[in-house]
Amino acid sequence: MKRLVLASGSPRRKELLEQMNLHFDIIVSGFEEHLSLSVPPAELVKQLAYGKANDVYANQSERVVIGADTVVTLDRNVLGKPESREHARQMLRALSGRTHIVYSGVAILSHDKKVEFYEATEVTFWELTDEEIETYLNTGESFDKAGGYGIQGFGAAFVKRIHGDYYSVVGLPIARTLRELKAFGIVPEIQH
Ligand SMILES: Cc1cn([C@H]2C[C@H](O)[C@@H](COP(=O)(O)OP(=O)(O)OP(=O)(O)O)O2)c(=O)[nH]c1=O
Repeated sequence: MKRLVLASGSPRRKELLEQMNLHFDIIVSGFEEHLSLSVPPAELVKQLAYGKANDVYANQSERVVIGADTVVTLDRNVLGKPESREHARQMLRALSGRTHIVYSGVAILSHDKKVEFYEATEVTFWELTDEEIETYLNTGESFDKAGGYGIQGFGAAFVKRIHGDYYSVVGLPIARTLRELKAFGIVPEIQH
């Protein structure tokens, strides 16, 4: 079986692949992400996922390389990771009481194949008080996460409803990823 490389520094993506008993190495890409507004979010996350995977693939062309990217959209705005506490505060205020969409794009590359896909998940937040937002900001959880929250952490307290793949919100739509990896000859080792 070919070796798999995860082109991501995200601890969540690592944990999800480990949860499925996949063996892989991690090489974090040096690809610079720019959140372009002229590209629809579904295309944007695929392009960024491809950029990350391709950057690592350049040195690892005998491997199967996987890259991913996650953004949040609210109305026509694309939210990446907050750059400051104030930026995170603004994001959470904007998300309060509303439904947003989390897009996760995935790109998988090998010497003879390239697959790109995305998943879109609707997340509805309860109304958040200023106090709740400040308490949340104090946890420090906002800062490395698109939209400024983590559904898998304290951010779970904000979520009223979700429609779509939970794991895609966390950063990697794992079920679809496993299905696509099969075509690359990558399958989890199931222990008996
Ligand atoms: C909305 C949401 C996002 N996130 C995370 C997933 C992604 O890791 C992050 C978005 O940033 P990304 O740029 O997609 O990924 P990353 O910088 O963490 O890692 P890399 O570029 O090396 O692959 O936000 C959560 O963990 N929980 C959530 O609820």
